[in-house]
Amino acid sequence: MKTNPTLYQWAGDIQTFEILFESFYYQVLKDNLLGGVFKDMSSQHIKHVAHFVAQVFGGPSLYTSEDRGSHAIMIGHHIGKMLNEEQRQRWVQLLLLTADELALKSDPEFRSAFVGYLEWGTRIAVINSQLVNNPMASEEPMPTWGWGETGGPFVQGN
Ligand code: HEM
Repeated sequence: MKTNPTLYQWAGDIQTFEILFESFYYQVLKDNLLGGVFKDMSSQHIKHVAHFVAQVFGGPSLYTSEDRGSHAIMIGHHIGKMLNEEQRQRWVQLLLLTADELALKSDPEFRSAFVGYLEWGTRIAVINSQLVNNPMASEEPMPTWGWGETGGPFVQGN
């Protein structure tokens, strides 16, 4: 029987994710729509986002162990930020451009799963950024993302 690698394994290793997000945020800081949003980001931000996405894609649990994060903590970083659709689209667009520049795996299946996750994750970030309080319980597990379908419509708190 065929056993698929995780998205993380297929993409490479932790350096693949760290380099992707380092290059991405280098572009973000120069961007007219996003530069201001991220100008005060913490010194750990880039590493944390890389670790978060790597873990969601089936990689090592660095975000929840080494970085002491959780899904609720990640959500909490977006609460009240009042992000908008234009910023969200630019975020996705710049990340996909960076992925191409760095020759991230570009097979249709991987990119479909990758784009699917970015569409899901960024839309959740924008929705949560309009809230005053974090809707997610601290014990909620990290999301996971694989090669397949989303599994149902949006429910607040997922
Ligand atoms: C898949 C989509 C996304 C993921 C996985 C993600 C992940 C994260 C994580 C893990 C943090 C916490 C970083 C830390 O611990 O320092 C964070 C913070 C933040 N994110 Fe996101 N994010 C996403 C989408 C977005 C989008 C689309 C925007 C804006 C357009 C955004 C804006 C921010 C901001 C402003 C912070 C706080 C930065 C700081 O003050 O350090 N995020 N994000």
